[in-house]
Amino acid sequence: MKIIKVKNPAEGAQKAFDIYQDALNHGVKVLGLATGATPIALYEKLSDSTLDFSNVTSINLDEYLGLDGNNEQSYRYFMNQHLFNKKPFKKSYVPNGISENHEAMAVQYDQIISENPIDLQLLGIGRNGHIGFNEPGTPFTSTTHVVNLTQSTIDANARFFENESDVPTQAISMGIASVMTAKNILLLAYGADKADAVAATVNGPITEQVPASVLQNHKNVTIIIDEAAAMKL
Ligand SMILES: O=P(O)(O)OC[C@H]1O[C@](O)(CO)[C@@H](O)[C@@H]1O
Repeated sequence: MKIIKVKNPAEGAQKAFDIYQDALNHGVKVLGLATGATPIALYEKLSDSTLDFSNVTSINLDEYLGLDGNNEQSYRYFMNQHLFNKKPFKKSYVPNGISENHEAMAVQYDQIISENPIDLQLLGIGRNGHIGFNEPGTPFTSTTHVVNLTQSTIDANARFFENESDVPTQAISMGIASVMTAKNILLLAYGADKADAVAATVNGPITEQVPASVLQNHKNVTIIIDEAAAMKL
């Protein structure tokens, strides 16, 4: 794991931007993308840049079940707002939150991933060490699947909703094995509330109780963290 410590999220976004600029200069074809507050500053930089994503395919990590792409709280909407509306991709895949058959859609999504091998996977991390919506206890062998969100995740994400009862309790998420197929992984984490998860990810035992700890088994992981998120390393 390559760890890049930065002073603050703004510096982190610049370091991450440089990685994407380099990836595009080297002909990256498929980007795995993430949502949440952490990548917003990076997406702003990418959106305001001259970088061209029109030959790039994107595959997003996760989507809330029950929300269609026009719902302002859906991750499809989030991606459109923060990146795709300004930077069109050749094709952008986000799990379908309102499919007729979620299990069948999950199998289809894994097919998309196998047909479009991810060159660079962006990750945030949950306070409980989740990646995507893979909560503690998710098998490392998991592929794209329906997940039940923990109260910790519902509480953390409630800030984006009118009231907590509006927060979906289920999501569809690339599994941990799906994420690990990526050739390169870039994890961003900022703030003191991520310090425990970062320490467990980097130095802790590799355990399904901390989903992100699986990254210790991946040979090309870069972690960008600010001083607050790094304070327990
Ligand atoms: O960047 P945030 O908002 O702290 O979210 C952290 C993680 O939680 C999720 O939003 C899922 O709850 C992930 O997609 C994200 O990586």
